[in-house]
Amino acid sequence: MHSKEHISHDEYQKTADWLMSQTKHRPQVAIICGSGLGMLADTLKCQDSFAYADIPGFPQSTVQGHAGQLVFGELKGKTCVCMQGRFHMYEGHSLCKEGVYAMVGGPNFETIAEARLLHRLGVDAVGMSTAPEVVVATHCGLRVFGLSLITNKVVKSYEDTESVNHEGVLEIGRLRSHTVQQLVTELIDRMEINNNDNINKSI
Ligand SMILES: O=P(O)(O)O[C@H]1O[C@H](CO)[C@@H](O)[C@H]1O
Ligand SMILES: Nc1nc2[nH]cnc2c(=O)[nH]1
Repeated sequence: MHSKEHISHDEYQKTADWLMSQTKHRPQVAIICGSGLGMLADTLKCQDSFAYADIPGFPQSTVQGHAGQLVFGELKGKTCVCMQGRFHMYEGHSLCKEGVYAMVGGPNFETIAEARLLHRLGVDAVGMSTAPEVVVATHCGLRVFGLSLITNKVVKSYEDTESVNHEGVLEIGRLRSHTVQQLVTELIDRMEINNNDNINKSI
């Protein structure tokens, strides 16, 4: 099992070859489901699911609420693969060294001082992921659409009685699951695979 060490191209290839030998699906769309959004995989038809633990050379999910499964299937006539669970720097995974991004490392939420600093820097939303994934995907030449569900208000005042916790984040994911499923379903329906001009026009 790989989680933190450098993974060679050959090792990636072995993992890909194994997966391709286990499913007939050949995905045109890949979706990374963060906390509370694993239910997006439920929208796929004709599913083939693989626990990360059973996939040779695949890292393991350690974040609570991440199922740790790769789910292949069809959505609106397009072949998709959903990652139910992703990987973070705070789990010990390294970051692609190229690119410019802004994120917090986690797993703790911002302190009030950090939240104020981020606000003053012009940050509108904070997360612990997404930026590294986009950096790597862009490095690989993939076109990326990032979608974040805003689950909570960042606490910026010592007088504020609200606080943020992971359970609350997951709960908002559950409450918004139908809307997010509809949004992504519509998005994929409108997506013109292999026609980048049309993607820009129709979304
Ligand atoms: O990256 P995802 O899984 O969306 O989860 C995010 O939400 C959690 C905070 O509740 C953190 O684990 C952060 O990384
Ligand atoms: N850093 C950070 N990540 C989150 N993920 C969900 N909510 C938050 C938040 O308030 N801060």
